[in-house]
Amino acid sequence: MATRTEGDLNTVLTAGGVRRSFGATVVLDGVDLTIAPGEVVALLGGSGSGKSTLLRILAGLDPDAGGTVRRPPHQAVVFQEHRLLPWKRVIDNVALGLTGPDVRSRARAALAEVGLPDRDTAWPAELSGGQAQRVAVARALVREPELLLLDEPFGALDALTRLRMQQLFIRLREQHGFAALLVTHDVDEALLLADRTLVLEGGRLVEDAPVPLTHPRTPDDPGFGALRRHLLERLGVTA
Ligand SMILES: Nc1ncnc2c1ncn2[C@@H]1O[C@H](COP(=O)(O)OP(=O)(O)OP(=O)(O)O)[C@@H](O)[C@H]1O
Repeated sequence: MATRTEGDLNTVLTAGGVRRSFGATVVLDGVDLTIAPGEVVALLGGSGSGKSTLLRILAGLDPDAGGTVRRPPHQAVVFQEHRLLPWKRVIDNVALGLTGPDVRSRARAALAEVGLPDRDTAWPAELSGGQAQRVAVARALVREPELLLLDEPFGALDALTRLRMQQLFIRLREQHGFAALLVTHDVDEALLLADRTLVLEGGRLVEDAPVPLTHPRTPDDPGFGALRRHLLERLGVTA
């Protein structure tokens, strides 16, 4: 796979002809995708449609894929599991791999931003699932990414924690202006958070639709229901 990292004024990520097979099974069959600076794009698709495979390729984690990806100099990935190192304190997890004299103060600031100003010396095992996921977001944020790649980041959380994390995401996005690709199986989450929704099916993107709703959004907003019905139909779920 050809990958390049460089700045571009119009797109923060450009992928062309992305292909991936596992044995005889073609999972991605020529996916083209661009994301504009600051744009939040939700990637929907049925189970096994290749969403995580595509995200891993866009993140540069799959050297065996075909096609081209041009990604920004600074990007970060958040997975469904927090993936914190259990033998490192929270602050050292956030600062992992960073260098410079102000790394720890930057890590502390990121923890404060995700609502955990006092947990820097805690061990990951001492955190709730929601707190651990906040630390994972702080670890991404401290890298000042132009692009966040999020794979079902709130999927393992209870409904209330999930709502809080969605609100946190909206606030952080307003403050930092990062672009994001959000893999989710939750149509409402896509419509609450994203500027644009994509649907992956049969190895290709079969839907690319803007979400013309102003923030703050709720599922009761006019237009929300029609968009939800449209996407559910696209996903093969009819009410
Ligand atoms: N390393 C691998 N080896 C073999 N097959 C794989 C591998 N990774 C993914 N697959 C297959 O590729 C297909 C797409 O998987 P992927 O995890 O990308 O789907 P997904 O849309 O993210 O699914 P879900 O919503 O259930 O998480 C599945 O059929 C899966 O079994």
